[in-house]
Amino acid sequence: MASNYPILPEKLLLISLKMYFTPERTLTYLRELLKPSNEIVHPANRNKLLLALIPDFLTIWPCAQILKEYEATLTTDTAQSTPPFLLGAQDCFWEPQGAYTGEVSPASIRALGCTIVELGHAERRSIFNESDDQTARKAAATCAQHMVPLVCVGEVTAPGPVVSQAVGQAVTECAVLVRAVLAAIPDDAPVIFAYEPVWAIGQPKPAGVDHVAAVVQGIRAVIGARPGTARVLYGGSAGPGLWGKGGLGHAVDGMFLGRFAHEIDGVREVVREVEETLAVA
Ligand SMILES: O=C(CO)COP(=O)(O)O
Repeated sequence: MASNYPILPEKLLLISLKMYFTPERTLTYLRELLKPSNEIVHPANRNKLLLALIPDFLTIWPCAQILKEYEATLTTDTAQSTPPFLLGAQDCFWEPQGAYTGEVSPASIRALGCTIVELGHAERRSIFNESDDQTARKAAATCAQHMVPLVCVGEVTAPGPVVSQAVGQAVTECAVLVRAVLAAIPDDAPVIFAYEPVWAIGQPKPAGVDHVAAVVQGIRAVIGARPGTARVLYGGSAGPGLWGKGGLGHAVDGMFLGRFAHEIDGVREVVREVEETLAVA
């Protein structure tokens, strides 16, 4: 049923709000992202560059309503099977329903309008002890609902002075979860890996471009050829100034933004930088 999966464009810019915003701020933020006068989302570019918001669970439903209203204002293009703006969830359980108090069903997440489920984030691994096996099971459950798993991978320790060793160590650490997830999901299912070095999350600056480019190349080699689309993004203090000349644009399929997307101006700057390298509107 590969045709039921969303089509992933060349470039993706994803924003996770983690647990930073109040519900009111999340809804105001999404409205601002979509406002045509803010020039952030260009629906015509969706087959080249897609944006997605990953709010907390509580605001998925009202965000989906806002997106529905927004899509109704656009001229319909039946040839496009991908919406102009995607919605994601920050986690899910590996079963679709049952006696699992406090967990969130991937089937419900899908029913509310999400197409992406973020899994295995460093914070879930370090604070909630989430394992590779659990993340892989959640990825399979996500694909079973025809959504795209967004799997976070990244080495824990900051690189030492020997560059080649640091890259090899990072790829080795990332490969464990990459392989576990690929073994758990159908070959034709689209998947996104966010390379997020743990030591670069929540910092003033992202990881160095050369390090990211080399590790992402290693991750792509681990993924290898598969029928389903696989995109590899960078996350970890990513923001304006990281994509353009001499930046990550040549090395990754997009970015996973956290704090540096909290202000609309920051998102606009990042979108502009990506658009310049794509030569789109
Ligand atoms: O963890 C991240 C995205 O999932 C990155 O967060 P920051 O950009 O705030 O470091």
